[in-house]
Amino acid sequence: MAAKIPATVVTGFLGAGKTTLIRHMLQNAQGKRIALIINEFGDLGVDGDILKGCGDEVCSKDDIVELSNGCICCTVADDFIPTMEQLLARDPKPDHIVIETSGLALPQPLVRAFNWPGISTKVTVDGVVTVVDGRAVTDGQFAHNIAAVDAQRAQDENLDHETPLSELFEDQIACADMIVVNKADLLTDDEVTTLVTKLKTDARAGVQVVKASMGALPVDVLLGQGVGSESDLEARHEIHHHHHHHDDDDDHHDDHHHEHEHGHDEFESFIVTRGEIADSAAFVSQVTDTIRAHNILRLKGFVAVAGKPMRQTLQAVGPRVDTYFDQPFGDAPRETRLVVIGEAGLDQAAITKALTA
Ligand SMILES: Nc1nc2c(ncn2[C@@H]2O[C@H](COP(=O)(O)OP(=O)(O)OP(=O)(O)O)[C@@H](O)[C@H]2O)c(=O)[nH]1
Repeated sequence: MAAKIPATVVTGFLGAGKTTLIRHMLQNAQGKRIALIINEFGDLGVDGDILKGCGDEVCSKDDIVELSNGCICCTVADDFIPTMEQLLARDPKPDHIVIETSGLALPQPLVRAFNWPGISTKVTVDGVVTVVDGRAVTDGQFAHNIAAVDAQRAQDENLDHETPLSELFEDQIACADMIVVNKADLLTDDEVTTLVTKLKTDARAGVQVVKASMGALPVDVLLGQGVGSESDLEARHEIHHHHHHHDDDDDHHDDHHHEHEHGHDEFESFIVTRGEIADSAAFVSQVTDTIRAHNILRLKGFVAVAGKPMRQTLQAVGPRVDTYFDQPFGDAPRETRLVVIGEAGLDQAAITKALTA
């Protein structure tokens, strides 16, 4: 029997640097045939476009599959399994499969899918790599809000103690075989040391914690861990429990219940479009001001700048905005399209107005 194909799961919160890390990996793959499955929260398909637009042979369109019908951990049976089956039927077979989950995905349900009949005999999880935004974590973005929780507890002993952000973060850490403290360039040496020590305590025993800037790690460090993560799922505890009620009386509640337990309904995304931007620098400060004025976690997309044949990629994570020109528009319409992601309750009308003013 042929050896199982290794699959690496890359997870981590919105904007942690998953796409950047994968891009570096593909550019340094040294002839390894890597097939990539990408899942995103928000409809725009920015990550796939960024990778396909990178212009390198290694980021060949044929090897990138986008799953955009919802979050990968909710659509495992409908989307992920058939996609895997297609990849596994290819000739030649990929040497390695890399799966980028959306920033809001729980890795556990995805890893569990590798135990499915038909999949489990052909492919194994080489390792789960959790990418962490070192700056955001150090700034306390994922910390439990202790003051707020204490205030609530004074009123109701049974209230949930976790925020959606902290729960997601803990699930992604608990499932990791390797943790990448990314954005080390935005941290002091002391901050890196403190965070690495803390994450080693939070993670399962023996999990490697490495630091990186722009996800630049040797391919051999990321791939070839050989863990077989699907066979020790019990050790990777989940805070977001997926209760499946088999009780008939409960069946009609299941969909809603699942959504709620899952936590995606605590986040939302929408798209803002506008025409060309006259002044790129002025638009960046407009975006920065909008992010500051609203509770926006992530904003990304493409900008049409007047007089420039290239489209400009715009990426914002929290308060930081990056832009660069990536490729000519070609036949694509010269318009600006941005996806905005935040916790549920975003003032979509006000944000759209601020970004299109
Ligand atoms: N300063 C700095 N910026 C980084 C680093 N890694 C990534 N970034 C920037 O952070 C932004 C988000 O990076 P991505 O790689 O798109 O993050 P992601 O995790 O794929 O994002 P989602 O798919 O939206 O969850 C981009 O503007 C990157 O250029 C890093 O190590 N240092």
